[in-house]
Amino acid sequence: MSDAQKQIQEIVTSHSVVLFMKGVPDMPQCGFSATAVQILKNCGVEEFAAVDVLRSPEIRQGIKDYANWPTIPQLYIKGEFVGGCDIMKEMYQSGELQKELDAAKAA
Ligand SMILES: N[C@@H](CCC(=O)N[C@@H](CS)C(=O)NCC(=O)O)C(=O)O
Ligand code: FES
Repeated sequence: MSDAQKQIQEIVTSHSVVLFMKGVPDMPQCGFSATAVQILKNCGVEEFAAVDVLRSPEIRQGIKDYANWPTIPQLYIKGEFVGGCDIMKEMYQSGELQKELDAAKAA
């Protein structure tokens, strides 16, 4: 495993909710990342680990390889890749995301 892959594994397994995004939650640098942050907030998640991929080309590429998913944002719950912005939207609308986040919080 490369250093970036190890670093990513460490991040996603040591925080229950992790969002890889462009920019930071208070100032997203892309609409897709802004939407992802907004959805988490709508679900009542006040605190989550956010990783700004614009600060690291290695993480920006590494996260695409990690879950074999080509874009950012990427949401991880309990170390598991959940999806990007479109999947988060669908899961939010169906209530599935809230369920997973509540389960992660309770665990
Ligand atoms: N449809 C995508 C939208 C995200 C997306 O298209 N991201 C692009 C533009 S921000 C991306 O990450 N491109 C690769 C890169 O910038 O490294 C989703 O559901 O998350
Ligand atoms: S940075 Fe251009 S679409 Fe995300």
